Amino acid sequence: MKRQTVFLCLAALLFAAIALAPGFYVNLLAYVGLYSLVAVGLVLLTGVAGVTSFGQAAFVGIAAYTTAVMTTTFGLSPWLSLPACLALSGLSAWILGAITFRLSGHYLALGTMAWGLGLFYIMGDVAALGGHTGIPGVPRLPLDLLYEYSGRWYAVLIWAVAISVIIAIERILASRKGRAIRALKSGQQMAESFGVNTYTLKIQIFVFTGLVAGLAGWLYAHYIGFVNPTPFGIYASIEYLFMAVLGGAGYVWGAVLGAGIITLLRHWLQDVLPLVLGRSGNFDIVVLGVILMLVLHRARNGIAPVLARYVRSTPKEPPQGITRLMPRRSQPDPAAPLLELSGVTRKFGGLVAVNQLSFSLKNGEILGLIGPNGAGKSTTFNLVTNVLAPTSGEVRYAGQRIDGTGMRNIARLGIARTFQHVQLVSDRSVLENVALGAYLHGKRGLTSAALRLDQNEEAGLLAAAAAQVRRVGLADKMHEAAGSLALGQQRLIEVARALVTGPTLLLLDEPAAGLRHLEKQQLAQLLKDLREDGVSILLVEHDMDFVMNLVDRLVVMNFGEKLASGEPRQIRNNPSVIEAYLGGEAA
Ligand SMILES: Nc1ncnc2c1ncn2[C@@H]1O[C@H](COP(=O)(O)OP(=O)(O)OP(=O)(O)O)[C@@H](O)[C@H]1O
Repeated sequence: MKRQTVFLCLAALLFAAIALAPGFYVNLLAYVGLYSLVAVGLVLLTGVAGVTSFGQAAFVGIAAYTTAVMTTTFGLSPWLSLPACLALSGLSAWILGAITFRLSGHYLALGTMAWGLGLFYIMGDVAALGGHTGIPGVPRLPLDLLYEYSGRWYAVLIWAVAISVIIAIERILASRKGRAIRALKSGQQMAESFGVNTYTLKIQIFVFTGLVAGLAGWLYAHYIGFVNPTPFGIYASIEYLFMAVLGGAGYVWGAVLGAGIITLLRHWLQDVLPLVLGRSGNFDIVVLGVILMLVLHRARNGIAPVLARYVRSTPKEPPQGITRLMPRRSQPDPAAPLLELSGVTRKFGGLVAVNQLSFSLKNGEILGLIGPNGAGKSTTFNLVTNVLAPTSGEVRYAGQRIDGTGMRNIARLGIARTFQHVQLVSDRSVLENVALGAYLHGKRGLTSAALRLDQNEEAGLLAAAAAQVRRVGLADKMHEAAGSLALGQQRLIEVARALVTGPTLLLLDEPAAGLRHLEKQQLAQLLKDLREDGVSILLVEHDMDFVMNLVDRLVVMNFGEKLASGEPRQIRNNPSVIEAYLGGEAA
């Protein structure tokens, strides 16, 4: 079935159920809508961007308490308290994000956990907030203006908000920013090298999900009519994560699925378990945990991807005709070297990986960097791409010193790279992966994407990406998941992604590894064509046939030092190179 048809049928069913079902079920549906709202934020944050948050319920609590205090203590209208709720939840997410995103790995998750716990105890211990009893008498939203009051209107409102947020998140994920968000999980280094400020982007999405949770908190307080700390504690945060993971942490609609299954199952278990076990207790939590483990054992990515197989979504063909995103960069002085390393040394503790290395790359040439394993090639590559800073020495690009200026700066200057270990978002299409390379050519942000104001820009970025996909010979794979392609083809995706940046200098780390003979020939031809187009290329490569027939000059490294440099013919006959590296291959 087509995606839109499925969506419209389910939405019609949902609103019909809200209109006609008995009050108890409408109430359950309202809860599912509220939980979906928080869980979908976690899908974006944890499932897609890979940032685990155990503090999401705390944002719900901040908004719920804010509106409770403003409407009960100060007698303000709930509509007036809404901006304050959003401001407070957004601001706290920003502060927490600014602190915790400097951390990495489990420290980040622990940071959000500490935040969730801290806020829970503050809510419970501050007398003005009603302690553990909470604040009663929170007014209902004045929805009776529309129709004689009924909980059904609340359920409609909650679902209208939830569906709007879900659609907004879907749009964001299909945009330039969305591609950058997806890249966060696969490799921050990769995202940075295409100009993405990963720190700021993580804060942006954390604030966005904090706002969404705040919206849920405001709706919750006025739906229930009172607030107390229990629904905003760490357990609730874990349950939201459960929902996102069970539904399918990378799937936006999975949040609804997860929220629905867990809410309904928990209610059913709370009714049934005391009868079966003959005693009451929190056994539903134990059973839910076991169910989650069993489901994830069978379907690691949650339930949504299993169901998605039955839903057909036809990818939109990118427009044709646009192949270049911006006028060609001003060409650097052709007489001066484009890239120059002078006396570069990089030490790792006591180990000198690169020692006093000097070489230059001329404009419009293909320069190969070769040497035995451990010679220091990758370290040199990382020094040029600013992944590493030199211990001493200088790296200059077009006369400008670039070492230590950060990976994003490299992208801005027109240097693009591929990776030794392919770094792609494997479950996204070839086209989407390549389009990440166009990140710096767009300007539109999260709000534009959510409101679909970015469509012109998007068409340009996707068309340019599609042109590069065709250029590297992957036109027939345009809409296939990048991870489903052979390694050689994945390397070509990386080349296309680098090309869409419109580079002046292309840095390729073992581009021929994993390619079959014919593919290597095609790649060599492509690189020669690029050279004709004025693109300079530095490549690290082990495949000597490939290198010798392609490059203009070679730099040979051994034990971190430059052993020799010159044209392929000279290098082939250089006795020290033959001894150290080429061996039989020179013959
Ligand atoms: N992050 C690091 N920490 C410590 N030592 C490192 C690090 N990166 C590289 N080295 C060491 O520096 C030396 C040069 O490694 P490098 O990866 O640059 O060599 P290479 O020529 O690229 O080798 P290969 O062809 O096997 O990729 C090696 O001895 C390696 O163990």
